[in-house]
Amino acid sequence: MDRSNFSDRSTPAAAVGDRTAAGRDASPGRPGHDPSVREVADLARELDVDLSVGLTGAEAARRLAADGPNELRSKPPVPLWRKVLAQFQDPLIYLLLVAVAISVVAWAAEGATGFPVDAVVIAAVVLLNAVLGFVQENKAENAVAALQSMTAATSTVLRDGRRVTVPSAELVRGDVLVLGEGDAVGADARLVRATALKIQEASLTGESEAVTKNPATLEAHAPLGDRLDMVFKGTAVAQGVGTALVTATGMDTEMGAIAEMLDATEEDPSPLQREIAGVSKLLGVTVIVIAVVVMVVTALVNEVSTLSDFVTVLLLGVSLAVAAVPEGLPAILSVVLAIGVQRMARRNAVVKKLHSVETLGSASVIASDKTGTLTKNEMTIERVVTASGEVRLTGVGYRPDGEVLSAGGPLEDEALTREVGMVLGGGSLANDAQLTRRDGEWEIQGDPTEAAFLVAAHKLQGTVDRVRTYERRGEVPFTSERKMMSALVDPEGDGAWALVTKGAPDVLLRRCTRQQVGSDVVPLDDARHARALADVEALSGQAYRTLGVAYRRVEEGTSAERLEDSERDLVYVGVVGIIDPPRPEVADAVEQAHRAGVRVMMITGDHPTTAARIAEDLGIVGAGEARAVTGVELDRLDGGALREVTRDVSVYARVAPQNKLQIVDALQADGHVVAMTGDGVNDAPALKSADIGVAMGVTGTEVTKEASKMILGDDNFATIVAAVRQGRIIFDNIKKFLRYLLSSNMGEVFTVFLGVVLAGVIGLAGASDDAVVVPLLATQILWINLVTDSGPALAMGVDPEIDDVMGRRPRRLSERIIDRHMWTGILSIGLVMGLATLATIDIFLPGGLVEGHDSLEVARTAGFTTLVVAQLFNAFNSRSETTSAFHRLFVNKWLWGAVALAFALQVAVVEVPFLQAAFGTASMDLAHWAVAVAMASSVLWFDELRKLVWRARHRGEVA
Ligand SMILES: Nc1ncnc2c1ncn2[C@@H]1O[C@H](COP(=O)(O)OP(=O)(O)OP(=O)(O)O)[C@@H](O)[C@H]1O
Repeated sequence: MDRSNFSDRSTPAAAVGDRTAAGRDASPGRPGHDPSVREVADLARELDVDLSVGLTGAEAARRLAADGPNELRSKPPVPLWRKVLAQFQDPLIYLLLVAVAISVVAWAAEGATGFPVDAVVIAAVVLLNAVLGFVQENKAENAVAALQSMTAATSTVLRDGRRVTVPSAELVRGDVLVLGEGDAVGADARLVRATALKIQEASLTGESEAVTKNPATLEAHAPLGDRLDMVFKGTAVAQGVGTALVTATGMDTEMGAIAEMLDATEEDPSPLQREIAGVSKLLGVTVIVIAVVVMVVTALVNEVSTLSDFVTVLLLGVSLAVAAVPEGLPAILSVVLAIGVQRMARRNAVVKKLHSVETLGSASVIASDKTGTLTKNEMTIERVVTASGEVRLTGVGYRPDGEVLSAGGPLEDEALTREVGMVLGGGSLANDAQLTRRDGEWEIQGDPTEAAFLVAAHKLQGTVDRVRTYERRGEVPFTSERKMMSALVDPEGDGAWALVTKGAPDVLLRRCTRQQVGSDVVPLDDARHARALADVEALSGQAYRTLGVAYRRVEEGTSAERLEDSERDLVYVGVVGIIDPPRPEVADAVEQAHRAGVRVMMITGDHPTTAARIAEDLGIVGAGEARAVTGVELDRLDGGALREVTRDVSVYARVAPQNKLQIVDALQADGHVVAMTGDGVNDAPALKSADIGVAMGVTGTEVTKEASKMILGDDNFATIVAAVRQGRIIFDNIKKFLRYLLSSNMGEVFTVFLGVVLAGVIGLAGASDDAVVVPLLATQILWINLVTDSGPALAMGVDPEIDDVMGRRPRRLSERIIDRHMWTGILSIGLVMGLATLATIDIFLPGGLVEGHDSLEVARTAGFTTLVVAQLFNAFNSRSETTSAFHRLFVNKWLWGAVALAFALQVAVVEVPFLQAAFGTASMDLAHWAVAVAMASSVLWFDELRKLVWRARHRGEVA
């Protein structure tokens, strides 16, 4: 290999013609560059790679830098300045700035005396608001990016002679891809080797059947679907293994050619986002209408005559609109979702899209695999039952120490010993697992069920040695549909070969016609058949996972092709009972789910009796109520009958992957929101179809991870339930800040509106020499918006659970987030806030209902303070619709921090001279502060009362 030669070229891309040639091989006129018609060796030479070693890490990095990441081009990132500018792109802000400009003009027209305080302060506040908004949006974006990197697809490649797993985005031309069942193909690549390799290409070609591939070079240019010596980015390995040489990455791939189409599919807003956008809009319009009314009424009541009066009214109205229109809601929503999602990720539940969180909280069914999710997947063979009797094996886990005991003590019976040896030996032959010892610890590679046979074989003397004399000549792999696997083996020095099969005993027995008894083979008559089935049932009834072993002799030299046809007329040897202990935390999680109105279903490939027994043990069904329906039974049902069945059966056994899809559809037709787990390639369609497809992070395939909405870092069922709970908590927190922001905004609206309408009653009218007397100044309103809104709202986003979220039924997806009850709360609290503020002003002003004797500035400052502090009290109200604010009052330090900060800022704006000048405030003495705080607290008492009444009315009801 001549590397120096390669490095002289301008870019690695030059290796296969020009940059686009490899990917655009279909283009007429360039058939010479189509890698499917070229010899692998040629391509390897051009791409300068040794197929048995792969690229070096350094070379791969160089090519990556030159060619760019292996990604389908998405839109270019938005530059920073645009993001900042976007914060100002709001008609209300334009309006405000226009109003400010007018006020500057007015100030100039009147001789430019003094300082245009309002103009400067408002501009500063708008700027600060924009900065806050920008920071929030950035935070949300970063969180999403972090999530994406967490769930990024990976590929296995040869680099420096070793297999390594790399993010698929880092694949480069010349990489040698190692493909296995369930892998997502990361780039377009020319096959080098393939064994029984089937690729699911539906995403690219629309062909739903998986295509069998082989590396034989095509003779002529062929359409995409017929290029059998190529694999393509975006497809998946349905079966088999292979290696392939990457010839195109990123936009040069066939997927890249249709990427313009993909580019167009932007993510739709979720129902929640849509609803919140709707609420924002509705409120926006309402507030603007009110602001206009306020302006008109103020102008009429006060008989506006001068330009400066006009400016005051204009600024008031526009500021009110800016402050009270909840335009920041979507950004806060994203931040809150993002924070929630990060928290879930830390607890092993990685949600791929922010808004899946909403769906999670609404899940009404969790349909879970059994093995590895509900159970530990630590398989140990404890029993072997054959024609001549039964043995027990001692020892736990993968350490191959233990004894084989028969009922009376040590195993002595010759026939039984022979049969047990054949079961364990046969199971070790039809086997792809490995048992190794490293640093004194025993480890397994491969399927734990298979490893259990290797471990058990060590426990029966002589078995392992005998197995070693066999050589593998072919195999029929295990699939969840077949539920069995076979190996074609050649015993040393024996004339004939054997096909050894292990699999689900009920399935296997259907293919057996004979039985091993000692060293004889006898016909498997009805009685023997029934007996064997009864043995299996007995083991299953004790929660054992069962696996049968059978074999048959075949001619020496039998072809490994079409071996499946030989899996008949088998000699049944016996069955093993494997314990797979339940995960200890699952029973609790099931109980929690039930309390939360979430049904738990077990969907397993295992035996019905085993499944039913474990479902009972875990509390998925009540004791003695277990009824398992099998995949075969499901296949016979039509849509209506299927729905009937899924309504009351929670245990499904011997299911094939397509049954999972049936079950999801039936449940969804019944209005359920379904979370479903899966690990194998064939589970992908069901995962996609479920509302929340859950992939296994440890044992799951790349394909299921891609098809899912959530990935479990620990494969644990309890993590799903924890995620549902988190989803509900996040949803509650969203309601909290909505309640908070909307009722606070309402408070501002009511204050200004009623203040203007009731100016005479309160004593505002005529309280100063100015023609126009408003309850709050424009700058004060903007200050409230700045100081009280974001901080507490964000702190509520991380609020711990206040209401018992798992004590209520799942929320229907069609339910509105802000229902009537919540609207009533928002409006009534807003009203109380407004009245308290105006009452405070009234108390201190001369000429109102309650006689006071302060200046307008002081009275207004007291009212302003009341409104701010009322909003801070309201922050605690908003944490629940029904639970007292005093419940778990101190658990959220962020909220207290935000409230304390806001209060400190309010003290500053009232007492610090230059802020007084800027915001038109005046110092208050302690009595004023006390009155303001006391008046403000009315929102707390009012809401406590409201909640009390609600609780009294709804006592004993399930939420
Ligand atoms: N490696 C294997 N070789 C032969 N038969 C197997 C093997 N693994 C499992 N089986 C048999 O096939 C059945 C179905 O297995 P499958 O992997 O589909 O489901 P499972 O692991 O039992 O449960 P789950 O679907 O909950 O993960 C098992 O009950 C077992 O009898």
